[in-house]
Amino acid sequence: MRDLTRQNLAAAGISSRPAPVRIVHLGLGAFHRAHQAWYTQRARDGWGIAAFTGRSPHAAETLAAQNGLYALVTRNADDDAVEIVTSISEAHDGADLAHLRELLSRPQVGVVTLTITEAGYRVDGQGALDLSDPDVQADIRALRTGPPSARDTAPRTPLGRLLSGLQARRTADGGPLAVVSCDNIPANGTISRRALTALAGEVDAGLCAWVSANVAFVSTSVDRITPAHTGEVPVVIEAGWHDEGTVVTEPFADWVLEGDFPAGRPAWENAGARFVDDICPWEDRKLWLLNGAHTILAVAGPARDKATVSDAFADPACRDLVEAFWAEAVRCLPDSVEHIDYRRQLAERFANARIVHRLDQIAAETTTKVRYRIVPIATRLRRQGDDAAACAAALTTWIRAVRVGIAAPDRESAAVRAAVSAADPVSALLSLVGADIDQDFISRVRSRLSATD
Ligand SMILES: NC(=O)c1ccc[n+]([C@@H]2O[C@H](COP(=O)([O-])OP(=O)(O)OC[C@H]3O[C@@H](n4cnc5c(N)ncnc54)[C@H](O)[C@@H]3O)[C@@H](O)[C@H]2O)c1
Ligand SMILES: O=P(O)(O)OC[C@@H](O)[C@@H](O)[C@H](O)[C@H](O)CO
Repeated sequence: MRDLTRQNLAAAGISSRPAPVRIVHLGLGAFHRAHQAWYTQRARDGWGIAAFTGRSPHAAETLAAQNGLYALVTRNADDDAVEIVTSISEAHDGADLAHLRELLSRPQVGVVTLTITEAGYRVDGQGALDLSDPDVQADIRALRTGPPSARDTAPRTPLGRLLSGLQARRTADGGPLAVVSCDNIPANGTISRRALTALAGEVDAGLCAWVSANVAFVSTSVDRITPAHTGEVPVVIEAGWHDEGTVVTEPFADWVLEGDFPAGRPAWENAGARFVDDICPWEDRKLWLLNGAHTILAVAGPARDKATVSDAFADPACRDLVEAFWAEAVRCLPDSVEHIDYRRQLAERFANARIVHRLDQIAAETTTKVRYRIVPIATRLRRQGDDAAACAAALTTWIRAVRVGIAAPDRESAAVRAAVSAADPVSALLSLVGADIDQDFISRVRSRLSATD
């Protein structure tokens, strides 16, 4: 078996020269490797990626030892296909700020992509930079003192590190670039712009003006189910490769982008990406139908002893909740957005038992997810005079799961605990996730809970 290196790849007759770095990526997780790196590889127009980890150097060390290479296993319901992805030219520890600054100073680097998780943006419930966050405060102090001289005084949040790189680009006159958020948050480009310009404003007015004039923020809807995965995959071994960085993903992939790229971009459309003038309907379709359904399965599944998406989706009670929610959610989408095929594909994707997607992975930060993925459907339908019964059923299931205790990290757990102990827990919990929820809807949820308790 051969180690996965560019030298061994060339010996196997596969083009292996690393493309020059023109993209910097923050958050070298499984999803980046299954999505943006795969699209960049398929664009085939010479854009190389320098990818930085977030919290630990582990993925960078693994990939650097393999010259950025890894195997991507595309797993459908019957079999696996393996391909070697070569578009990551360099992999680095996110703490290597000197290298990040050097890369971002280069005019030929024109795109920064982000998969830093929702928590990585350090924004509050209104989507504004959380200035009370101690890490944000520490980054502001570090950024105000100029170029970092030591690792322990350097910025640590992803946006703090990015801003340090942009300070260097401004000094080097590196020109404009695009920041492309690829995280599952509504209006991810707007959130990035607000948070980064607010951070820059805390550091220096000149830097803030430079960011506003030179950084284009692109909003995207990203879609490819890629669960966390560890261990060897037989199909990679059969292909003759020893790989420590294999990522397993599904066949489906989608990427919709809105925004400008002032320093150019790869021809991602060659790989199927779509560039649109208005991302909102596409983002709503994906966040509501896919991620909303995942959140419903994550709260409904455990009570029925289901541990994965496919197990829960095979359970008629869980599936009914999801199907009913889909039927309500699509009524809130504009006619211009296709949803019949998307739902049919979603049902197939969720049923793919060879993709082992654990519900406890999806359950993290459930409170925020319920707020953005389920409540907006309920409030829109209620305004139209609809009873929003499926949303009420989903929220009832969430409340039941919260009372038992969801075993996953949640930044809002203290507020959830306080609401559970309130005199009227149903009203308190629903108010926590939706300020606009009406009293009649709250009563309906209350009745559902008492009917099933
Ligand atoms: N996995 C998927 O199926 C999928 C699909 C669509 C979108 N996404 C988006 O991509 C994100 C990353 O998913 P993943 O599967 O690659 O996760 P992952 O855990 O494999 O990797 C996440 C990366 O972000 C970094 N990171 C995580 N939290 C951070 C924080 N608070 N601050 C700084 N860096 C942080 C990690 O160090 C790691 O490099 C998700 O949160 C989601 O928004 C994932
Ligand atoms: O933590 P979340 O809920 O934002 O994401 C967990 C999964 O639902 C998500 O990663 C999906 O697999 C992905 O969004 C598919 O495109």
